Amino acid sequence: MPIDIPSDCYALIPCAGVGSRAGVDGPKQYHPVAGRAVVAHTLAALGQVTRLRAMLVVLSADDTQFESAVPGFDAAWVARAGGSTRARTVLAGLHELRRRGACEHDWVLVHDAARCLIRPEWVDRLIDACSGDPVGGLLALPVADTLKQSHEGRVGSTVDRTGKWAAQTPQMFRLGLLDAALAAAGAAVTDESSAIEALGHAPRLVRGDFCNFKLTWPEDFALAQRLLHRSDV
Ligand SMILES: Nc1ccn([C@@H]2O[C@H](COP(=O)(O)OP(=O)(O)OP(=O)(O)O)[C@@H](O)[C@H]2O)c(=O)n1
Ligand SMILES: C[C@](O)(CO)[C@H](O)COP(=O)(O)O
Repeated sequence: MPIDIPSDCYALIPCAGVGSRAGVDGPKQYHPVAGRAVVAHTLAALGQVTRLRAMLVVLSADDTQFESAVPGFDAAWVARAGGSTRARTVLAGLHELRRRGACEHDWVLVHDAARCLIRPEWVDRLIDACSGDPVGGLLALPVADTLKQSHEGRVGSTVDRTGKWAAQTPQMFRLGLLDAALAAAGAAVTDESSAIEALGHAPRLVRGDFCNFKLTWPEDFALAQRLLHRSDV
């Protein structure tokens, strides 16, 4: 794919999970944090990225909460096409983007609804780093802690952390390549980069931020609340 073709950037937000690890009532993306639903914070931040042509939110077919959680969001950019895994939701979202006019060479920035502390400047950093790249890339952070492999509740071994990064989102790839990669990878891959890697490509690692964590566990909501109430973090 020539890299000098003018391309639009789209955001695709998988928002069809159930939040089984979060310990809150209902899907975690609708849990209130600092005055509004998790996904409302996510979309408000992404909405400030001027280089995004549009944001497509992918919900589960039986979602009843999005409209009240994010009042005023353009219904034309909501797709009730979520799948049983994140990968399936994203793959369905790519087809929905095509139906709305996106082209094979356009960039798609996939961002978890549950990463509600994303900031526009981090997304801009990713776009700056990847828009001239032949593959694309992702926000990620070098692992700072010593890594342990568990075995029956005890330490089985210590894993060499040299060169290891923790993947975040957004993850930015061209629509055509990402579609082919996810279709080939199947439902089990946990991020877009894994699917692209499986095709033999090496996505670019772009430094993310510690605060761009994914709300996953019960205690994450209180931390997000504190951070969202502060403007200087
Ligand atoms: N079938 C799925 C599963 C996940 N997601 C979305 O993918 C993002 C990251 O996934 P994760 O944190 O794993 O969310 P859940 O699957 O909801 O959580 P859990 O694994 O704890 O059930 C979330 O925004 C979630 O809504 C999705 O759109 N479709
Ligand atoms: C995409 C992701 O957020 C990158 O860290 C992560 O892989 C999602 O994983 P999960 O299994 O859906 O929690």
